[in-house]
Amino acid sequence: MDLDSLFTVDEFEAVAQRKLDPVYYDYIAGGSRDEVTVRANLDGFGRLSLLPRVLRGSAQRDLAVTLFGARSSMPILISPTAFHRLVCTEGELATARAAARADTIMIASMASTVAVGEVAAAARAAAPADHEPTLWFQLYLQPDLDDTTALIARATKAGCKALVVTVDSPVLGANERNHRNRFHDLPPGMACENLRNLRGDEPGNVRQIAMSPELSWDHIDWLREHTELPVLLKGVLHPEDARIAVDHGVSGLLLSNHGGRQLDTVPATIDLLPEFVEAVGGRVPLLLDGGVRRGTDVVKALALGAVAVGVGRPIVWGLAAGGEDGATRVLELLRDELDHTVALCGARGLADLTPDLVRPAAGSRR
Ligand SMILES: Cc1cc2nc3c(=O)[nH]c(=O)nc-3n(C[C@H](O)[C@H](O)[C@H](O)COP(=O)(O)O)c2cc1C
Ligand SMILES: O=C(O)C(=O)c1ccccc1
Repeated sequence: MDLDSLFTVDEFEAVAQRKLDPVYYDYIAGGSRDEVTVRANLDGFGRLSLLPRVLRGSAQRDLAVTLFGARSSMPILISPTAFHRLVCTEGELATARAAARADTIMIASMASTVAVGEVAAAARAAAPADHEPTLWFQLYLQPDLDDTTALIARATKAGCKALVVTVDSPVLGANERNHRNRFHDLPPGMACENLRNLRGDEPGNVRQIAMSPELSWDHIDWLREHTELPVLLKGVLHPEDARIAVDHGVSGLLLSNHGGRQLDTVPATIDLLPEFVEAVGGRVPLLLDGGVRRGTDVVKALALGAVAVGVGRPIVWGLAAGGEDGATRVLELLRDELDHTVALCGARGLADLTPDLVRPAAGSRR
């Protein structure tokens, strides 16, 4: 595959779809039930327009952000996605190398098919000599707190710099494509390596990941007492819960609807962002994911108050199309689009991206 002939995230998706087993493509592309929210995330960006300023730009546009003490060369992070070995042999090792090469932050999924310690080592080996790559760990709090403790220990030992706790999954979302395809488990030879031998001789089975409807704010308090790492919550959608989260001392929020894979018919994250910004009132950094496919999407999210965005599926399409190089190319495409959009908006950098640049629009992007 000549990766240089691909110019958009959507083209990467098309190549990935051609290459992948349709069962795996459906698992990745799909969302829950009618996939209303999957589409809403894309349409939400399409329904916003950008209103540029003129005659105030700069030839030097710094796109870097610092998050919890770690610098990322751009405000585009890798959202946690499971099972990278389904789409490329090296799996999460390739993703980690791509993140390190692009100098951005990878949020490693608890459901990765390579153990977090190995993912971290791959990132360190691929990073430029003077640079320490940043890895965060996505956690599903386990109702068995000994399991959670063991997972935190693994992530901390690997050098992860934050815990991103996914709170939108009291039960697993229903991707009906998976039901139709009878895709319920990893193929032989692949496992959820972070779960392997966690406390005994567990095989690293997907079903070891407990989704629990009984988790509560007490568990967040417990977690904060059991780690020194910043704790972010991923998947808070109600602004009232955002306020409660801040009151419970979380360090940040990742406004996410899980790419439309949990409760269907929830709003697009970009549509919720203004209310979230108001609820949080600058007390903690707000990140956003869901439907980011273009530099203009990134600019809209930042202008409306996010400090950074995450991309989920685009990275998996990059991996499927071309492994480490494919994921790197996706990150570089998004970086170039972001820089280009910032310039066209008459902005000197991210601080110039203010809410007045975003207006409602008729029509959609696709
Ligand atoms: C294939 C796939 C696997 C995912 N696995 C996880 C996961 O293990 N943990 C998690 O918190 N979110 C997971 N997500 C959700 C992503 O972190 C992210 O919220 C979502 O993909 C963002 O939307 P986007 O794909 O439109 O960029 C997954 C998403 C996809 C597409
Ligand atoms: O597929 C997902 O969206 C996801 O979050 C997940 C959760 C557990 C195991 C694998 C994936």
